[in-house]
Parts: sequence; structure tokens; C-alpha cells
Amino acid sequence: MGVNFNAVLAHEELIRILAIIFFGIIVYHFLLYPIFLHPLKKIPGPKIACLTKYWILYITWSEQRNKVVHELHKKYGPVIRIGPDEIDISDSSYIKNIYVDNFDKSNFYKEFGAYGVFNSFSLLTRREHKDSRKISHKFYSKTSVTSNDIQPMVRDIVSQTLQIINKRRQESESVEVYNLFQMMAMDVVSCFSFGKQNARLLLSDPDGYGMEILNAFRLQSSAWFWTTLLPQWRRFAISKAIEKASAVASDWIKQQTLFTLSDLQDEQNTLTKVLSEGGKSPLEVAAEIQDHIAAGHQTTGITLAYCLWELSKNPECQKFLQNELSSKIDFKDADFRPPLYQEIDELPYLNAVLNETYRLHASIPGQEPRISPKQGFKWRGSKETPEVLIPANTIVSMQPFTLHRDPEIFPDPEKFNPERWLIEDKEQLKIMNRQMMTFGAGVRMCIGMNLAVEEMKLILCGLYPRFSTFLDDSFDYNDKMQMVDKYTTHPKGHECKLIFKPIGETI
Ligand code: HEM
Repeated sequence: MGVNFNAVLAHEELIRILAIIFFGIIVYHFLLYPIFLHPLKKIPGPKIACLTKYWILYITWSEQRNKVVHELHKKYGPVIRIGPDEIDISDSSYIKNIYVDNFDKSNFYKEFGAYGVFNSFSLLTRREHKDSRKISHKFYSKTSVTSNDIQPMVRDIVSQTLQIINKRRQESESVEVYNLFQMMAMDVVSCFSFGKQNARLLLSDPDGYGMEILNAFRLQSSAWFWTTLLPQWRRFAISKAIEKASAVASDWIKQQTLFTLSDLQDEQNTLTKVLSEGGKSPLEVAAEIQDHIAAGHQTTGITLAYCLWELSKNPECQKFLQNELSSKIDFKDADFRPPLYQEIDELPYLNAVLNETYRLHASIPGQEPRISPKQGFKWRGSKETPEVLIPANTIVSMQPFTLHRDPEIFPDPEKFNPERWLIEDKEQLKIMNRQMMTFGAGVRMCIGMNLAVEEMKLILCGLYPRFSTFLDDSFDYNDKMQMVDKYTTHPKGHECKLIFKPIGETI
């Protein structure tokens, strides 16, 4: 039987052509299109970022994202491409487009729900979010959290924290405040959520039970990268210990919620009651509260620890604050009561100290990703990048870490300088305030801001008229106080030790 050479040749030719077409499609799809033809092609950034989303994922996983994105902005300007379909913007005039006009959230937030249901934080679309948030929005207003219903509860917990600090400073050279402030913040949100009689309070046993619960939440949030960015890999990537800790944290909140729901008191105002009366099912109430407690204790504790650290590094700022506060405290009060919130809310130096802490130590310093709408949105053009229509479904982020370090707006940006907030120039102050995103922006900004600010102001005003704080030479601040590069940052060592002395005494 003879071989049909022509047929063999034709067959080989066909395979060669198919291979070339296949190779061409691969090159077009994975190389030419993303770099030269994609609608984001004019947005500058590292070439590898145009080719694969795994580059920025790797940078995020290795805890370098905020700093790398910051450096890329310095190199390429106010808009950069950090993934095939992802950009980051560092021009505060876009806060209005993205956050105030309220683009939908990206899938990053999807897994923040709990017990198999969504909460306000994890709902992605603006419509669903609006319906959910409006139930508790008023309960978190400044009027509500500083009212006679809520403020005494916050002041009690602040006073208890001050008593613990006073006791500990007498027992040892320095006092660890980072975990203590997290417990304080956790107790405030717990009482706010369940009422004092139903809440399981950490400060009642700060060394034992308190640390146990804090550690459960800490371990749970250590899985944030997998939960938010690669949830499909979560169950392979995270350890049994993390699973167990997550279960402890979730059960802890679920039980308190169900217990509170089982006996709602008419005269009592709690978040559980507000959410339940607003139409949320028991599990939805628990999921909402789970998020508020997780979001509320870490952020507040982190901000306060950095604030005290900065004041200890900068004794002249501490002195100014003490002078401003000295008339606000009854020194004979053995219960260490803080002043009334209404007496201290408007104090200029106190506000300047907090603003400067928010600026340098935003506890959520990095991405707050949103999705561009179906009509896209326009990059209006800058020195580095021409006008571009950003297409639908692009992940768009802004990071406080970079906005807060713009040297044009905040000269010498790494310096802790509360005085920069005490200028007369109203226009400049407006520009500075517009640049700040510590609590997010728009209708999805932090719902707990008023409660957090109340706690932070009360503890500072209870503390600094009574004590001075100093650095402890035996504590390695350079290492332990490094802000870890995560969605919610924290001091690398999970601790912050400071020396407390009654006013007038030195070390
Ligand atoms: C210093 C303290 C705090 C800081 C810096 C802070 C910061 C933020 C930021 C930046 C966001 C927006 C995040 C994003 O869009 O990715 C946010 C949202 C949120 N925060 Fe806070 N937070 C603080 C305290 C609290 C407290 C005390 C609570 C509750 C008691 C709380 C509850 C929430 C909730 C529920 C959201 C989601 C709001 C929504 O989507 O409607 N936070 N927070």
C-alpha cells in the first residue's frame, strides 16, 4: 500500500497553521492586548502588572502593597495600573467620583459576611447597602453616641481602663497599652451592641479571658488575604488553628446576640434591638454585629497605641496637650473619670493631635477597592497621563497611606506635627481635610466613627492631665511599632509598652 505523501504534507501543514494560530491567540490575548490594546493601555505602571493579576496579589500577600503602590505613584504619577483590570489613584479630587458618588464594592468585601449571610460591610451594590445601613445609621450618629443613654457607658469603660493603667504602672516599669486599648474598644462596642448586662466584658479579666478573645479575633483576621482576595484557596491556605479561632470569635458574638434577642427590654437602647426592630433576622443581626465588633476594636486600639507612642516620642506636643487639658479634670476623683465629652470635643490641640495620628497611622491605610460603573468613568488627564475613559468593571482604589503623605499638601509628611492643623488659612485646612481618608469617604465610610472618636478623646482627656508617658528604653520601638502592610495594619509586635508617671514626675 503506497503512502499518500501529499495528504501527509497537507496534514502537517494544517497542524503547523493551527499551532501558529493557537500561539498567535495566546500572544495576542496574554501579551499584545493587555499591553498595547487594552483600554487601560495609557495608564502607566509596571509592565508585569498589565499581564497578570498575580503580580499585585503576590505583592499584597508578601505585605508590601501599600509601600509598593506608594512608590509607584511617586514614579508614575497620580494614576497607576497595578493589574490587568486594576488601577490606583492618588488624586483626592476623585474621592467624589469613586466614594461619594458610590461605585459598587469589588468582590474583595464579599466574604466579610458571617453565619452564611451578608452584612452592610459585605454587601456589594449601593442599593442593597443603602437599605441595610439605614437601619443603624442614626444609632451611630454623634447625637446618639454622646447622649445620656450611651455616653455614661463609654465613660465607665474609659475610667476602668484608666484604673487598670494606674494599677499596672505601680506594679511594673512600663505598661502595655495596645492590647488594653483593643479590649477597651471591644467592651465599648459590646455594651453598645448588647447592653452592659448582656455583654461579656474583656476588661473584667484583661490578662486571661480578655486576651483569649482578642487572640481569637486576631487569628481570625490574620487570614484576611485569603478571605478577601483568593477565597477559593482559603480552605487549603489557612491552618486549623485559624479555623478554630474564627469559630470561637463567631460563636462568642452569636451567643451574645441570641441571648440579648431572647429578652429585649423596652427601655433599653442597644444595637441588637435597633437591628432587630429594623427587620433583620437573628443571624443577620449577629452578622452585622460580628463585623462592627471586629472593625471597631482593632482600628480604635491601633490608633490609640500609635497616638500615645507619638506623644511619648514628642514630649513638647504632649506638654501642649496637657496644658490644654489641665483645667478639665477633677484630680481628686479616685475613679479616674474622664471629663464630659461635650467639654472637650472642640479642643483645638486635642483635635490636632488626633488628626495627625489619623494622617500618619490610618489603621486602614491601603486599598478600599470599588468597581467602575457600566458607563465607565473618565480620568480627566494629568501631567503624566492623558485623558482616558476607564472602562466598566475596572477595580479602582485609593489608599490613605499615599493621600496622607502628599508632600505638596503635608510638607515633611513623615513628621508628626500637630501644629500643621492649627493654621489660620481656612482654604489650606479645607484642602488638608479633603485629602484625609482615615475613616473612608461617602456613604460607605465608617459607621462607627463617632463612637471611636468619642472613646479616643475621652481616654486621652482622662489620661494626659493625670499622667505623662515616656518611651521605655528596653522596648524596641523601631521593630515592634512598624506598621504592618495589611488591609488593617497593626504594630508588628502586637504590643506597645510605655512608661506612665504622674504629672510632674520624670523617669
Ligand atoms: C479609629 C477607628 C476606626 C477607623 C480608623 C475606621 C476606619 C474605617 C474605614 C476606612 C472604613 C471603610 C473601609 C472600606 O471601605 O474598605 C470603615 C468602615 C466601617 N467601619 Fe470603621 N473604623 C474605625 C472604628 C469603627 C468602629 C468603632 C466601628 C463600629 C463600632 C466601625 C464599624 C465600621 C463598619 C460597620 C464599616 C462598614 C460601613 C459600611 O460599609 O456601611 N468602625 N471603617
